[in-house]
Amino acid sequence: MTSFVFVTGNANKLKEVQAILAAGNGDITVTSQSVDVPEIQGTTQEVAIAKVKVAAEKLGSPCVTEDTALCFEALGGLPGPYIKDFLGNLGHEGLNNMLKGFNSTKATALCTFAYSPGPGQEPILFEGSTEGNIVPARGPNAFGWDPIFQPVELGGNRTYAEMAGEEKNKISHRYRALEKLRAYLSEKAQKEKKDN
Ligand SMILES: O=P(O)(O)OP(=O)(O)OP(=O)(O)OC[C@H]1O[C@@H](n2cnc3c(O)ncnc32)[C@H](O)[C@@H]1O
Ligand SMILES: [Mg+2]
Repeated sequence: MTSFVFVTGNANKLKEVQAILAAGNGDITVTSQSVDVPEIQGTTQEVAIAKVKVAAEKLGSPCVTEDTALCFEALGGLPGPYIKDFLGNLGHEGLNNMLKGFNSTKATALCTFAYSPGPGQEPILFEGSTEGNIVPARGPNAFGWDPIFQPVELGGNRTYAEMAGEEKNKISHRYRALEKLRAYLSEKAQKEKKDN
């Protein structure tokens, strides 16, 4: 069995990652570390690479970080990786208001897992995305922007917040990115077993 260290300060991310892995074939497990890692400005890839590099230096070992971006079509992909600050300062209503006067409410939820094989080594990225629309908040306010993101899948009429956890985890940006990381880690473990 393979295990990876997930460096995150976000309990909801960790919960979803654990649930997604538990619903799989059980070949990968996760432990977590809450390390404060500064996030630079740049593309989602640049932000993810810089973050995992610092996390690996701080831990002195291989690790995984994850960045979630919410990209509004009308705004050329912004707030993107800066969604945390936008959400914190504007709230759900403010994010909806930002789109007033534009003719698209389309948005992409983008998840980027970054794996560092260790300090000083080049990280590898795994991306997953889910298409949807920004809508006035509906459903429990338990995780970030879940109440205002309505995926086009699973009927296209419910927000992430209105879905059961298992439903969100079948179509989510996080699920799709984590599947790629899972496949990579399990292939790597197989190869190492063969080489030994
Ligand atoms: O320690 P890290 O892993 O960086 O955790 P964070 O909370 O700082 O997370 P990000 O830097 O990736 O910022 C993403 C923002 O989007 C929110 N978010 C992430 N995944 C989400 C999801 O699946 N549904 C709703 N909101 C989400 C999260 O709460 C943040 O406000
Ligand atoms: Mg963060």
